[in-house]
Amino acid sequence: MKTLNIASIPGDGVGKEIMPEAIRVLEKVAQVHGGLQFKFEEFPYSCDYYLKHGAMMPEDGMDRLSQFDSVFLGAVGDASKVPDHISLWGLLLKIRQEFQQEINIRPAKLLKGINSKLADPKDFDIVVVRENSEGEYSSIGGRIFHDDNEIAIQNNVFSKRATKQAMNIAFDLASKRKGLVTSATKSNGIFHAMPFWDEIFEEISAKHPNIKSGSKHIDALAAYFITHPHELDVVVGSNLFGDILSDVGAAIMGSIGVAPSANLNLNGKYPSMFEPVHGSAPDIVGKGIANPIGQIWTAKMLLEFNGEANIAEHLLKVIEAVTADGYQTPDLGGKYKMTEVTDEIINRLGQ
Ligand SMILES: NC(=O)c1ccc[n+]([C@@H]2O[C@H](COP(=O)([O-])OP(=O)(O)OC[C@H]3O[C@@H](n4cnc5c(N)ncnc54)[C@H](O)[C@@H]3O)[C@@H](O)[C@H]2O)c1
Ligand SMILES: O=C(O)C[C@@H](O)C(=O)O
Ligand SMILES: [K+]
Ligand SMILES: [Mn+2]
Repeated sequence: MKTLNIASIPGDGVGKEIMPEAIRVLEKVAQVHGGLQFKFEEFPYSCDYYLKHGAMMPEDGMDRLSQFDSVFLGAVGDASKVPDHISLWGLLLKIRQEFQQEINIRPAKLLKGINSKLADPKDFDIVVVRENSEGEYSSIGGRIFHDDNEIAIQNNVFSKRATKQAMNIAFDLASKRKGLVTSATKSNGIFHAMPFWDEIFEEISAKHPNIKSGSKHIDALAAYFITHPHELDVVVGSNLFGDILSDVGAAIMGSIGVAPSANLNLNGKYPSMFEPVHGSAPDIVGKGIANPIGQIWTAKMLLEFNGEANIAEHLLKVIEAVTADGYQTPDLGGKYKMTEVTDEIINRLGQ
């Protein structure tokens, strides 16, 4: 029997609602598999934890999480309790950076039966490879002076190593898919970092003559996600550009409530972390209508990266059969509750 030890962090808002749903699904997956079991330990790290303890996690929090095969996270953030930059840097971004989860993989494709927000979405299937450890997400900088004289300085950090790594992963992925990599740039406006990014992209492109590649400025590329998503394959972007593009990708998937993501540690020193693209959705908390599919599709990615590709594919097929038959939450225009969608997935896993 193979055991996967998973640290679950439901976090805030709808994270607390969808996490139990995904765990119910994973328990069923294990039962169907026969040779797999999960041991979950839940960690209460969240904005409520912050209000009690003055920090998003305890001093030994990272040490404890490091003992697990993977971290499974819901969503972090509740601006009514803790400012967003404090909650994100104290938990989500802390884990991404300290566990060296330098790559974030964010698929965007349309599941059967779901209406895209596009009138004619065709059959798009995109993977955003987001550099996940540096770029615009840097704590280097500061603020000086007061009142109208106040100045904020925020430094971007782009290393050749991490940039190359994200691009190499994008090319590897494209070689197993449609063979196209598109780079998100903004070298017309961002004077230092983006020409640097483009030079590295050209260098890596030259090493992959069998893969088609091209660059688009982030503004035009965001529009291209809307107008020509079926012409994209793998898209590689910096931390901020990848963040924005993955929300556009989620919108054309029908709702951010379905979009999954994997924060990957590549050197094996720390666990990877799996969490949906969306946040804590404060506007729908407590209504029982959060879409559980983002968290459940994320569970599919957790299985895949823990060596269980077959059952992972099976789970995605079951999710898609359920959406195809119209079991959808209100964000997708459906009338079903969160638990009803999950129940349907669990029923069909058992068949
Ligand atoms: N990775 C993360 O944990 C993460 C991601 C994004 C935002 N956040 C945080 O979440 C909080 C809210 O951020 P936001 O409003 O910008 O983004 P959000 O993703 O929480 O919500 C955006 C919109 O999408 C809807 N939505 C999100 N998840 C849904 C689901 N599962 N089912 C149905 N609808 C869903 C919400 O109702 C809302 O209308 C903030 O504190 C922010 O910092 C965290
Ligand atoms: O990375 C972020 O900025 C947090 C959230 O928006 C996300 O996409 O995970
Ligand atoms: K999330
Ligand atoms: Mn985001």
